[in-house]
Amino acid sequence: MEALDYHAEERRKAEFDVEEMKIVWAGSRQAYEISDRVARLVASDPVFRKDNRTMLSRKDLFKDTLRKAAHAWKRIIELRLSEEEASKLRFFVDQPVFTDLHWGMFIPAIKGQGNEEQQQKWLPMAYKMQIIGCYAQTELGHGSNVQGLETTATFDPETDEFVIHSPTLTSSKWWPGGLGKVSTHALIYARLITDGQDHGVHGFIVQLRSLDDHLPLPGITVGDIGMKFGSGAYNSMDNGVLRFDHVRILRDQMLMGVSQVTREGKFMQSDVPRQLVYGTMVYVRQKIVADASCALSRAVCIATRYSVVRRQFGSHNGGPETQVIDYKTQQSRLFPLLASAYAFRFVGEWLKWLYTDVTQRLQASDFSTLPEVHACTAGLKSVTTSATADAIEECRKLCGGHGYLSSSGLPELFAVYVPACTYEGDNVVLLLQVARFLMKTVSQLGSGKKPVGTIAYMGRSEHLLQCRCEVERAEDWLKPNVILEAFEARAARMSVTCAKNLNNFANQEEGFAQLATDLAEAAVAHVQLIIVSKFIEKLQQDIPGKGVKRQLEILFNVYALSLLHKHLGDFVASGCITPKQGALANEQLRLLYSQVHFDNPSLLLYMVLLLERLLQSTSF
Ligand SMILES: CCCCC/C=C\C/C=C\C/C=C\CCC(=O)SCCNC(=O)CCNC(=O)[C@H](O)C(C)(C)COP(=O)(O)OP(=O)(O)OC[C@H]1O[C@@H](n2cnc3c(N)ncnc32)[C@H](O)[C@@H]1OP(=O)(O)O
Ligand SMILES: Cc1cc2nc3c(=O)[nH]c(=O)nc-3n(C[C@H](O)[C@H](O)[C@H](O)COP(=O)(O)OP(=O)(O)OC[C@H]3O[C@@H](n4cnc5c(N)ncnc54)[C@H](O)[C@@H]3O)c2cc1C
Repeated sequence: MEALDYHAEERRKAEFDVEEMKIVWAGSRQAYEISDRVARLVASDPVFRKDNRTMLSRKDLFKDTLRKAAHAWKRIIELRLSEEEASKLRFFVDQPVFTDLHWGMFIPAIKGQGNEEQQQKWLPMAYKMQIIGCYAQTELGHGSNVQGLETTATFDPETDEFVIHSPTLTSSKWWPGGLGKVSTHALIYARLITDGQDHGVHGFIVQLRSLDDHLPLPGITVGDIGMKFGSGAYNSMDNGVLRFDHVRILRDQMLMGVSQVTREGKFMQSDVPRQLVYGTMVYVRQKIVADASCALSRAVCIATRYSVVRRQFGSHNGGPETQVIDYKTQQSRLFPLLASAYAFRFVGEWLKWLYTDVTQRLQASDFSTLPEVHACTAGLKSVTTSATADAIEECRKLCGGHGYLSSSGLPELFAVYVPACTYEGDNVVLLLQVARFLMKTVSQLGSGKKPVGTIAYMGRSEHLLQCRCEVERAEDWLKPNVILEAFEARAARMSVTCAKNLNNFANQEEGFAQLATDLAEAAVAHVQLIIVSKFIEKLQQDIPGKGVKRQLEILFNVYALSLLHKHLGDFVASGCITPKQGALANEQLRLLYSQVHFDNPSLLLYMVLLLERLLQSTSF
């Protein structure tokens, strides 16, 4: 019987409530219904086809992208889609395009850093797309180091204007999406200078092109930076270059929500942390985490379906060859990726809550959770995008030669996805930000300041630095509290060890430079603990649907134990677990995989069907 026919048979028996799992994946019934409705809308509209994307020239690809963006906008208006539905539709169009930055950064920056008047002036035009904006922060010479940006915004009290200028070649704005051809305006991050004094980097709204003929305005040199990685991929986006030759803008075009310049040219830093200027990046980083789970689930869906259907070797007396999903090596490479998709989904849900919470706190001038939000968004963006990029490549390999075909979907998915490890903050640079947060927390232990939130475990570091993992049998590793304590102990010990070693250096900066690699690894341990703990919290919630919670528990154990296996060196070297306990964790992992491989072949397909159906519930 063909595997697919088998599936038909097994589907009828499936205990597992797929519809409920789809709702778990979507986050709510309403979210699922919106996603499902919009996904069908896009899939049924021939204008949104994307099967030809990799065959088009750059120019035709860009025209095709503009056509899709215009059609998407037309459908949003015609169908009176809500902001959530419109965002979903743009997401399902699934092609990097200028609107990602207009809606994803330009508008959020004005909302987050503009004052009331500026929001009232600019947002209505932006919402109606009467102006199209981009986020122009990165320069040819500086991307990670925002404080190193060179573009200047010099206040002229004579005319009540700022003069925007690109003083050097390296000050050319470089990379902003939507800049090369489409944007009429840009949010420019530049050094604010008043009366000869440099006040650091602030945001300015600058018009780049005429709203009549779309030509660059006087003093503006702008264009596209050319082909990027892959054929289709990000080449649908007009990432651009921009230079200013003493371009004058009105004073009220400086975003004044965080700091102000008076008519007299006096710089006023309101009593908010200067880092609020970075707020848009924090916002996008939290969105990128949820996006990682989507990209990862798509790759794993392709690789699972291939693994279930592909047969290779193992034929006995003329019978069918073995399904490659039966091979332990295929399972040990594939199943952790499926589990990661769910792990990233749930931590992304929590991160969205954390971001919403800090936004409400900021409105009440409560900045207490800002450092943790920065550390969480930076760390989770770094860890989930690195893991997802690696996973998409692994899924390509899991599909043998066919994975390298464009028609598999994997090459394009990889080429579009991998810049997520760089944009919105290079992943290593962001890990070092997390490390800075960890070292600051460790330095305050014993000061009476109790660590809270995702770093609360550091308050139990005395216990965590000496506890012994209570594992004597493989099945002991199925206890969430045992897993949680092992991950807490590893993270605490790695951070405390770094903090102690920093003391061996003349100063913190030198120590940080010398120990950067250890610090980045300690940051990864902390972030992976957050992901594990949020998965556990998800399992503690009421999860309806027959068999759904059971499947999620299996996925949690696969996720946590495969991570422990991958980082066994950390766990053993820091003394959290013994080599024997590490071996028991591996044994339990094999048992979890082998749950798919009961003697009864129909149960094998049943469990594979579950995985496939889990994936189907991740079709968006
Ligand atoms: C399809 C849907 C996908 C979802 C995405 C949706 C839309 C977008 C679509 C796609 C994205 C496409 C393109 C992306 C666009 C971009 O790439 S925009 C540019 C992104 N650039 C960056 O991310 C730059 C990274 N660099 C930085 O953020 C900063 O330079 C730095 C590394 C943080 C250092 O800053 P600096 O001012 O030097 O600070 P320092 O390290 O000295 O730290 C001082 C203290 O400030 C704290 N801090 C730093 N940043 C923040 C922050 N963001 N929030 C709060 N606090 C912050 C830091 O922790 C220090 O605190 P201490 O208490 O003093 O330790
Ligand atoms: C597809 C794409 C779209 C983009 N869209 C936009 C956009 O719309 N708007 C915008 O403003 N920008 C955009 N960017 C730019 C992006 O934000 C930057 O490229 C990113 O912030 C990284 O900065 P960088 O290029 O300067 O890399 P660098 O910081 O130069 O990184 C290069 C290497 O140096 C290492 N490194 C740097 N600093 C340190 C340090 N202190 N310690 C240890 N290692 C370090 C990094 O880890 C990395 O390995 C985009 C980039 C891409 C690829």
